[in-house]
Amino acid sequence: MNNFSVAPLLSGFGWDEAWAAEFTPLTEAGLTPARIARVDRGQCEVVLADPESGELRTVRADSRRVLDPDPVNNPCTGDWTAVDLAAEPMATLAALLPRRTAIVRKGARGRSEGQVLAANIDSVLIVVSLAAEPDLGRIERFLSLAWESGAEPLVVLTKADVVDDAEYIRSDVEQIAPGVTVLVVSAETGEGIDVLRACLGGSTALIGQSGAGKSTLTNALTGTDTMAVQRTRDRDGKGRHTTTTRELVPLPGGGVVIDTPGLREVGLFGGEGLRQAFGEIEELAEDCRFHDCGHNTEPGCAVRAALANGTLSERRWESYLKLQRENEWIASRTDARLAAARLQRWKAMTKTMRGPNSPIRR
Ligand SMILES: Nc1nc2c(ncn2[C@@H]2O[C@H](COP(=O)(O)OP(=O)(O)OP(=O)(O)O)[C@@H](O)[C@H]2O)c(=O)[nH]1
Ligand SMILES: [Zn+2]
Repeated sequence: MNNFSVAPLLSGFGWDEAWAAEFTPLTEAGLTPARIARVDRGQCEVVLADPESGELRTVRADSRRVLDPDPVNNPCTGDWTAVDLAAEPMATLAALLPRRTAIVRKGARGRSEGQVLAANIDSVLIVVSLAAEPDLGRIERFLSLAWESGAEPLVVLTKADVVDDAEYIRSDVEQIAPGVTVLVVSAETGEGIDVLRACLGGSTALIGQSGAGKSTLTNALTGTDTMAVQRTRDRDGKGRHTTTTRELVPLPGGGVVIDTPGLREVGLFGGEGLRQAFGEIEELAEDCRFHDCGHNTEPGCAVRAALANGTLSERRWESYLKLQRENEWIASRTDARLAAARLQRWKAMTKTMRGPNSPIRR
C-alpha cells in the first residue's frame, strides 16, 4: 500500500481525525475507508481514496458480508465502511463503522423494525413545498424525526416563486419550530439558495414528501456541474462509473448532500426527538404544580393555563399528544440497543484485525 494520506481527499466527504483513529487497525489490515453513496440489493456504491493512485474513486462493492437480520443495522447512504478492494470477484464491504447520527423512521406496514434514511449527517433539511398549504402537523412530525437523528434540523420552504405570501407562511412555521432556522428558497429563481448554502456544513440530508422539491434543491445546491454525468475511469480500465444515480453528492465548497426518497408516511421511532421538537411544551410542564401532572384537570397546571390564555395553541397541543400516543408503540428504545450491538461487533472486528489470525490479506 502506498504511503499517502486519505485524509485530505476524503475530508470533503466528512472524513475526520476521529474516524481515522477508529479506522487505524483496519488500515493496518489492508482495508480501505469508504463512504456509502448508494445502496442497492446486495451491493453498494462507495466513495474512497484509491490506495494505489491516491485519487477519489466510486466503486461498487458487495455488501452481503455485512448484512444484518435487523434492517436498521444494514448499510445505508452516509455510512462509513471498511472495503476489501482485493476481494474476488469484486470489492467487498468488510465492516460498517458505528454511526454518529442516523435518521430512523418506523418501518413500513406496522413492522417493529425501523428504517434508516441517512447516516452520519450533521444537519437535516426538512423540505416543504410552498405550492400547497403547508401541513403544520406533518412538519412537526418531520422535526421530531430530525431531532431524534442527533443532527440539527432546518426547515426549507421551497418553490417560493409560486406564492406571494411566503413570509407569512415562514412566520407560521417558525412558531411551531422552536430553535430551528426556517428559510424560504426557490430552486427555480435561485432565491435564498446562497443563504441556505451558508447554513450548511459537513453532511446534510434532505427529507420531505414526494414532490416537495428535494432533488431539484440538491441540484441547486451542488450546481449542475457536479450533478452532470461525471465519469471516472476505472483503475483497470474495465469500465466507467457515472455519478448521476448517487444519493450522496459532494458540495462544491466541501461537505455532502444526501437526497432521500420522498416519504408518504413518517412513523416516529423513538421519543427524545419529540420532546425536542415540542421543547416549549416540555418547559411549560415543568411549571405545573404537580411533578406528575397529567395536564387535564389538575390545579396549577401550566399547560392548561397556556391553552386558556392562548400562548399554547390547541392545534399544537393536540399534535403533541397524537405523536406521543404513536410513540408509545415503541415500548423499548430498540434503536439504542441496536447501536450498542453494532458497537460491540465493531470492537470485536477491530480486535480480530489486530490479532495474529487476521482474515485479511496484507
Ligand atoms: N416552481 C418551482 N417548481 C419547483 C421548484 N423546485 C422543484 N420544483 C418542481 O417540483 C416538482 C418536484 O420536484 P422534485 O425535486 O422532483 O421533488 P422531490 O422532493 O425530489 O420528489 P421525489 O423524488 O418524488 O421525492 C418538479 O416538477 C420540479 O420541477 C421551485 O423552486 N419552483
Ligand atoms: Zn400540567
